[in-house]
Amino acid sequence: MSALEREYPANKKFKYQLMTTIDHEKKRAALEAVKYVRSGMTVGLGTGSTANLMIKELGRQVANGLNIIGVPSSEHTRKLALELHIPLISLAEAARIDLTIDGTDEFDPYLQLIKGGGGALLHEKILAYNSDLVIIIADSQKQVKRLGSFKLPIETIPLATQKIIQSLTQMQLQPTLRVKEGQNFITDEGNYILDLNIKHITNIPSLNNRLKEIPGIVETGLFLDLADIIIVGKGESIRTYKK
Ligand SMILES: O=C[C@H](O)[C@H](O)[C@H](O)COP(=O)(O)O
Repeated sequence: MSALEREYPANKKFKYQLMTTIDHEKKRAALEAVKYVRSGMTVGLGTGSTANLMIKELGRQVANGLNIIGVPSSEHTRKLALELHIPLISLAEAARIDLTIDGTDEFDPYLQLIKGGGGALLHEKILAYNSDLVIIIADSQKQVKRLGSFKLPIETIPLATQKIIQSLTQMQLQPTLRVKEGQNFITDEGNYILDLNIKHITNIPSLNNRLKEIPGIVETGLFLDLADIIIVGKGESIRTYKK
């Protein structure tokens, strides 16, 4: 639930208007990002509702002759891109990735991100790290002064997850095992997701390093030096932030 939804829980009309505004903002950002795509490019395809809008626009352009190869960041994205007849190769097959376009759960003024709300953070991070250019698309609700209102997702190996929960509880990070439809959420790599409360953390890079030192944590949703450009839909306009 967003801060605005918490603030106006009873006002359904307001919530509806907020949703349509947010959806439009996502679409504006997605269409703007697609302008960076050129024929001949290998394009990393992010995951999530904002990335879906970008993939749909790419599908439309591919049908009109755009010649690209997509590299999907999740099974969900792979299926959507296939439906739209976007030619695909896997992460393993991609020799180089010209550009990746992906969504985010939060971003701060330093272009640092929290990602993984949809559980795709591991493949998304590998894609972003290996891309010449990373463009993040977002609605205005994702912009924060300081990361941490959104719980930080981390991907963990099932075997180690209980031990990891003990360590993270000692670190006061209140880990919650992500559950979907009554079952543990399983990532595309067969792992679990823990969501951490990092609201009180001031040194985010140091937290990231500490988390990566714990055996069994495969990856964190902190994308600290990976975004080159962030395109945000803001009402009727668009803001672009560059590194
Ligand atoms: O694992 C999911 C991804 O990191 C998404 O890009 C992120 O959760 C943003 O998703 P949405 O565009 O649906 O808000």
